[in-house]
Amino acid sequence: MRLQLTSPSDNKIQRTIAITGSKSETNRSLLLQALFPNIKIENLSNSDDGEVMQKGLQKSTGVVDIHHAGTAMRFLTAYFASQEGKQVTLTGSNRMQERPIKILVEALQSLGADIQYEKEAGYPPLKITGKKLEKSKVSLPANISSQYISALLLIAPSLENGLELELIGKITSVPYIKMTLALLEQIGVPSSFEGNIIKVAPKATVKATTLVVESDWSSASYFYSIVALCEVGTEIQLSSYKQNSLQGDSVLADIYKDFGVETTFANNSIRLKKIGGAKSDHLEYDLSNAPDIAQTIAVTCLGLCIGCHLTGLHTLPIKETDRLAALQTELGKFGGNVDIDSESLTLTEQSQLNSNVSVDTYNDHRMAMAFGPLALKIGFVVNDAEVVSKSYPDFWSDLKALGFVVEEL
Ligand SMILES: O=C(O)C1=C[C@@H](OP(=O)(O)O)[C@@H](O)[C@H](O)C1
Ligand SMILES: C=C(OP(=O)(O)O)C(=O)O
Repeated sequence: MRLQLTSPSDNKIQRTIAITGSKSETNRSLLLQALFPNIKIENLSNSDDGEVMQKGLQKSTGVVDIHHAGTAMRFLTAYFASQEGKQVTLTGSNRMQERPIKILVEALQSLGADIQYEKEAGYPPLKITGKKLEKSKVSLPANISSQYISALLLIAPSLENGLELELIGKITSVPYIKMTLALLEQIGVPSSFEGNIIKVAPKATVKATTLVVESDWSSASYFYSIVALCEVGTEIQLSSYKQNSLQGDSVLADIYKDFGVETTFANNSIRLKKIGGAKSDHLEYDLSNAPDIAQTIAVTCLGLCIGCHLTGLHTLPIKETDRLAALQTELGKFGGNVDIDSESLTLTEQSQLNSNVSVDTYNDHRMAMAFGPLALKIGFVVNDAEVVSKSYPDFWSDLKALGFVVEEL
């Protein structure tokens, strides 16, 4: 699906949008519910990633295909490896078969798991024969993806002796690890995270608990970008959000102050209001704790014709696409002058945006959604716009509700 995007006729938007549940909280909660069926979940994400996780958890044999969902791939690897009597081949999209999983597989194998590579060593698809995992201590590198760590922590309470992890190297995407531990705490599983050691206690049963999934903060980022690109006075209200979020991307409320966007928390919602301009024409952020908002911030800066230097982006090359390379190409089409290295991106301040651009999305929902707000500044075409369903299926209809003109070509 190719979409032509054009700015709303009124550049001073006033509107409320309900964003679906966080895919990260959803996929953790679903796994915990599979281990402890007395858990209930509210405000589940309606995303593809949530759906493939739900379907995957219902299977005991055969092929489980999780498409593009990194969390489902990593969390289900740990889940099936620890489930006696289940045997599956866990696979995903072509891109998923290029996303590394060796660190997690080796950690599980050292706990006693039976996992074999069906194609290339270190990558999905995996043939997993579930077993009772007898060991309870493992060391693993923590600088590639926090999802490997969360996957182990999620099954930890179901292991006979719980789990002790030793994390090697600089720990990346830390808030996602803390989210996992916070959800364990909500169902009454004690844990500790001190230095590079995480311990989780075993639990045969947990108390009946309802996990209420907060709406997705990464999805909220696109509305922060919209407000930043609109006139002073623009206001968008988003539900359902809370001030004490488990999601690290809630750092948006601080970061977008620099773009003149004020956040107010009230009645289970956030209100974003444009109150001024950007504080500088060159902004710098370390996003090692919030990698998923890098694309949003880069496009906001492009739209405002200001520069930025984003660091801590070492995980971007192994996400849905190589996001550093994809950003360089697509920002470049609008005239953005972008330098990248293995962990950072620098966009130079510019004077105007090129027209007649078609944005390619590389099977990456965030490439489509991050560029969406730019229509406020210049019309353009988005290719393969349906990719948004990975985390936020209603994205384009919500943009329409704000007055954006979204036409299928
Ligand atoms: O645990 C999670 O829910 C996630 C962790 C992050 O991945 P990395 O730890 O690989 O950076 C993030 O990018 C992803 O969208 C979701
Ligand atoms: C990196 C992402 O997802 P995942 O790793 O779960 O596929 C994302 O949603 O930006």
